This record gives sequence, structure tokens and C-alpha cells, in this order.
Amino acid sequence: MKLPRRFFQPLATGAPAPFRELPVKLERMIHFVPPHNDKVRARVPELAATVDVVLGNLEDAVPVDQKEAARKGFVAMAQATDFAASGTGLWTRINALNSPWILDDLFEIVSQVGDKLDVVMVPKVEGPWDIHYIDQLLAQLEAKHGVKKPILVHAILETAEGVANVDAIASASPRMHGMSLGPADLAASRGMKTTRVGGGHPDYRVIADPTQDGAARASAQQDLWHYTIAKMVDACMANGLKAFYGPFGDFSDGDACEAQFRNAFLMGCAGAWTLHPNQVAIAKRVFAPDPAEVAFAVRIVEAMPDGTGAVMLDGKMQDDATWKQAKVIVDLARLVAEKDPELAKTYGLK
Ligand SMILES: CC(=O)SCCNC(=O)CCNC(=O)[C@H](O)C(C)(C)COP(=O)(O)OP(=O)(O)OC[C@H]1O[C@@H](n2cnc3c(N)ncnc32)[C@H](O)[C@@H]1OP(=O)(O)O
Ligand SMILES: O=CC(=O)O
Ligand SMILES: [Mg+2]
Repeated sequence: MKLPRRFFQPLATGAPAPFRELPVKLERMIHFVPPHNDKVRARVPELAATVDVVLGNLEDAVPVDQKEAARKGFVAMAQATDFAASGTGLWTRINALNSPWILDDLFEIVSQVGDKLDVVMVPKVEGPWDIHYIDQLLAQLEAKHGVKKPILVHAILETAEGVANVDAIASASPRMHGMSLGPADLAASRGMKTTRVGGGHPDYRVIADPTQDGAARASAQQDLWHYTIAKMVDACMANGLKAFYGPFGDFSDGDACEAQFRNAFLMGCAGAWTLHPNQVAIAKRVFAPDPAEVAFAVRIVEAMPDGTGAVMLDGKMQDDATWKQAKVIVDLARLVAEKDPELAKTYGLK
């Protein structure tokens, strides 16, 4: 373990100092773009204005013979668009640490567009040692190429070992931005008996006890991801990081996607991945607080100006703890309102 006083020291001479606090940004969706696909890449300038984060994906879903094209495509799309102008984040998902592509991914991207890159998403993180390796390498590359702003690291939680080490991953480096649940790889790693990318399964359910009259027994589907999301959210929030739901692969089932995203939002996640344009509106709807909740949260904050004491609102007791919950909702609503004029009007925040 590093000494506490060395935690925030740059890991290479000339590399920028790590952030003490994460920049405050709205990240309702991390929109995945296949950079080797010329048609989709050509749409990135237009797309950038409509999503919170554009991510160029170099890992799974890119065929082996397109890995170089994807990397070059990402550099081209990073150069062609001013993401900062629309307040849009620019991320890339690099190949895994045990792959033959990761070094070229980082060398080429940091050398050519390191100053534009906000976050590197690292797949299949198993433990803090993976983050330490990326942390050191990024510092060396930032120093070599004169990158001024620290590039953040986002881990995908998608192996059984990674889940077992989630707290140590979250606290491994001040470069950590957050984590995403990777339900597809995690299902495989855990030996789950599914063939899906996120979402539920109709056979994962609880059933009521039999009754004497032999009536049909009530049964309800359960959420396969509840435990992991809760574990990830706790690890992230305890370390000042952000937690995200990852991919939902059935593009034809908007309702199921929305329900899964909403569970994650209610449990503390900041956003989710969008893999297809039709998931962007879902993420915008879900990862912004409900206007009625915002209105009630404003009443709580106004009823307890210094955040202490106990008051009654509509028959419900409010105190310091509900004031803090209300503050989470009002702060998020203000962040959303800065970007969304329609919701700003609906929220009507002063
Ligand atoms: C488990 C994991 O690792 S998940 C992360 C890895 N997976 C990914 O990154 C997948 C990202 N998404 C994609 O590559 C694509 O959506 C695909 C290949 C899965 C499907 O693409 P298509 O077959 O073209 O889907 P579809 O026909 O429904 O697309 C509709 C339109 O949206 C466009 N589109 C599809 N996906 C995207 C995207 N991610 N971003 C922008 N535009 C897109 C298509 O080009 C198409 O445009 P057109 O109407 O002008 O032809
Ligand atoms: O990378 C994402 C996953 O679900 O696997
Ligand atoms: Mg994966």
C-alpha cells in the first residue's frame, strides 16, 4: 500500500497531478460507437451534441481483423470533433490487459489525442494491480506527450474475481472515475446459465407457498443484478466514484431496458451504456429525476434551510437524513437543467 501522503503524487515526472475531486459532469449515458464503422463514425459530430459521453469501443464487438481500423477510426473521430464545445465527454474502451492490442491502443491514442481524452474504460479488471499498471503507464504517456489534464480510468466490473475485489479496485488510484457493470462477461465468468447482455431472466423467480385450495401460486421474477449493482454502488460511493449500469443488449425491448436502467438509477447509478440510438432517449428519461420527486425534494430543502431538525410534510417526517436525500435529487436536477432546457422549465428550479 502506498503511503497516504503519496497517494496524490503524479506517477511520472511531468505528468499532471491527479484530480482531488472528480469533475462534476452529467453522464446519463455512455454512448458506444464502433469506430471502424465509417458510416457510424461519420455521424459522430452530430451525435456528440445529443449524448453526454461518446465512447469509441476498441474491445469486444470489434472483430480481430478490425482492431487497427477501430483504433485509427477513434483517433480520426477524436480529431474531427470538438467534444468540449458541447460539454460531451470523450472516452475510449481499450482492449483487455491480457490482449496483444492494449499497448498500441494506449500509445497511439495518448500520443495523438491525449489532450482530448477524458476517460479510458478498462475491461475485465480483476483487482487493484490492473489499475496500478494502467495508472503508471498513463502517467508515463501523459508525461512523454505533454498531456495537461489527467486521463481518468473507468473499470468494467465483469469477472467474478473483479467483483470479489471491488472495494480495492475502487480505492486503487486517484485516477479512478467509476465503474460499470458488465453483465455479459460477468455472466460467463460466474458460470451463469444465460445467453443475454444484461436484463432479467424469466426463470429467475420466487414462488409463493402452496395453498390448501390448490390455487395457482403467485410468482415474481427477480433481478439477477441486484447484488452486484449494490456492491458496486457501495464501493464507488465510499470512494467518491460514479457507478453505471452497463449494456442492455435487446434493442427491441425498450420497456425491459428502461426497467433495468431505472432500478440501477434508484440504487445510486449515475448512468448506463447506450449501444443503439434508440436507447439514448431511454437513458435521458431514466437518469434524470422525476419532476414530482424534484418538487417534493425542493419543499424538504426549503422547509429545513440549514438541513437540521425535524418537520412534517404531507404527513411524512423529514429530518437531516431526508434533507440529504433531497439534496441528491435537487443537485442532479440542477445539473440536468443546465443541459436540457425543456426539463429546466418543468423543474422550475430557482
Ligand atoms: C457486451 C459488450 O461488450 S456491449 C459493448 C460492445 N458492443 C457495442 O459497442 C455495439 C454498439 N452498437 C453497434 O455496433 C450496432 O448498434 C450494431 C452493430 C449492434 C447494430 O447495428 P445495425 O445493425 O446497423 O442496427 P440498426 O439497423 O438497428 O441501426 C439503425 C441505425 O442506427 C445506426 N446505429 C446503430 N448503432 C449505432 C451506434 N452505436 N451509434 C450510432 N449509430 C448507430 C445504424 O448505423 C443505422 O443507421 P441507418 O438507419 O442510417 O442505416
Ligand atoms: O462489456 C460488457 C459486458 O457486459 O461484458
Ligand atoms: Mg465485457
